[in-house]
Amino acid sequence: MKLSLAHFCLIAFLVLEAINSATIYYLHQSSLPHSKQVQSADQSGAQRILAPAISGLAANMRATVARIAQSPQTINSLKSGSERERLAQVGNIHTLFPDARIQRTLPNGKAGGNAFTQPLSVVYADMPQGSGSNPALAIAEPVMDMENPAILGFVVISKGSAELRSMFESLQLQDAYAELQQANSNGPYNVLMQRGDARLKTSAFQELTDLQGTAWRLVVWRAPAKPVTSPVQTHLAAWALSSLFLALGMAGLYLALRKAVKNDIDSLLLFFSDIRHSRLRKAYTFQLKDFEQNFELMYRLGKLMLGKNKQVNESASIDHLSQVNNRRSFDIKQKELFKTLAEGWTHSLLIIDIDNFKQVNDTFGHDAGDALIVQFGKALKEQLRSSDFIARLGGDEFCVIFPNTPLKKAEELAGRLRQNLPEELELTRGVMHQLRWSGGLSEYKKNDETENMALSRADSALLEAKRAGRDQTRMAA
Ligand SMILES: Nc1nc2c(ncn2[C@@H]2O[C@H](COP(=O)(O)OP(=O)(O)OP(=O)(O)O)[C@@H](O)[C@H]2O)c(=O)[nH]1
Repeated sequence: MKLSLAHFCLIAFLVLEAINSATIYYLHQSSLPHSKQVQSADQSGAQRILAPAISGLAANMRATVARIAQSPQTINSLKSGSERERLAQVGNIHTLFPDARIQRTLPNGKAGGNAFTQPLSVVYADMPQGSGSNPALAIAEPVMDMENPAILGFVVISKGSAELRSMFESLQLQDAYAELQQANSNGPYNVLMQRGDARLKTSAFQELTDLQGTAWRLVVWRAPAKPVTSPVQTHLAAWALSSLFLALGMAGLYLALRKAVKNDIDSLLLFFSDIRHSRLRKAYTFQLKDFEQNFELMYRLGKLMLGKNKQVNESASIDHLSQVNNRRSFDIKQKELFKTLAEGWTHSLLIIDIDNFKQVNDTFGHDAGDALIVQFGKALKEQLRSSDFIARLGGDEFCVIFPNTPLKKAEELAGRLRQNLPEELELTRGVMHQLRWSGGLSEYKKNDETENMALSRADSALLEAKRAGRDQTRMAA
């Protein structure tokens, strides 16, 4: 599958976004169980700590009060009504409970005075009621006459409020309101103690716990669990923000990459275009290091290739002896110029033949003839403009094309050439040759059928020059 840069960046963004979303979801989830744990620990605190403590206290008190109520001394002291026995029993109880305050009561009567002001009281009395502001945990046990079954009176132990209050105050309550209540036979529950924010009573969830062995119960109102909105909002905001940064970052990366890649691809295309046109610039700009490093090798190869190419082209177009253009490149040049005639351009040509060349060969040898060709080519290049096209057509015959030059002007140039070419050339060391040449001039015509017709006319003019005694230039008619 082929991917564009935009597709690649989009896929990378989606993958990163998925990782980002999963991470934030994980963080969100891991924050939820913690708050639940705290909540359940709070809910069980009242029952776990206070209920067993008060129930255990009541059980101990009940065992003690039963022991006192069933002792023969207690029964006898109530049955006889003797002051002596009652005082003896008071002494016994004082031994057991040094802090006890003993109060005389009628067998079925009310206790006189306040029996519950001390931390521990033992009274012969009815079941006492605690007061709202100063409650006491009271346990009563009847004193029975076993011989003549009847209730002789009651033994009551009450625990003062200070110890209960400190137990109640030690309750761990968070976001809750608690009441210690006492059952009331003729109405609603009395509130003995209370803690926390009473406003929760109207809106909160209520937990009831009966305290075993007592007429009390513990009621806790708890605020409903807070909806977990703030973590969700925080995490949503974090997700949106991180996604936005991710998208912006990826868009920036895409634009920067696209700019760099486009620049480097343009440079590569420019390089290949230059190679096609057989030229190279000094430098090509690259932004990506990867491109630049690999391009260095390509650039060196391109330079080498163009150098070789130039050599091959030159060797294919240059005459190996005279070092001017050969016949093949002359034909190409002619064709090229011939096409431009239709556009109104004018070109002329001069055909040159060295006079009596054969004699040189015959007199001084073929190498001397070659040397004359070499020297003559060199002299032509020195005397003509670089825009003039010089070629050797074969043997001792050369041709000069004057581009953008009408015949009249070419005649003037040919005359100047005749004047400026050296009088003599050195064939071999010490052997000088008097240079003479004949020339034929003509102009390319746009109504010529082929590009060679101008050459043919120049050839005829050359022949005329030869016939007229050589060492002169003739113009085609
Ligand atoms: N040394 C040498 N001779 C060549 C070369 N090519 C052709 N020739 C000889 O050049 C001579 C050409 O002579 P022509 O141009 O026909 O005769 P010419 O002596 O110059 O007489 P005119 O042209 O009438 O003045 C021939 O003898 C060819 O063999 C070459 O590459 N090197």
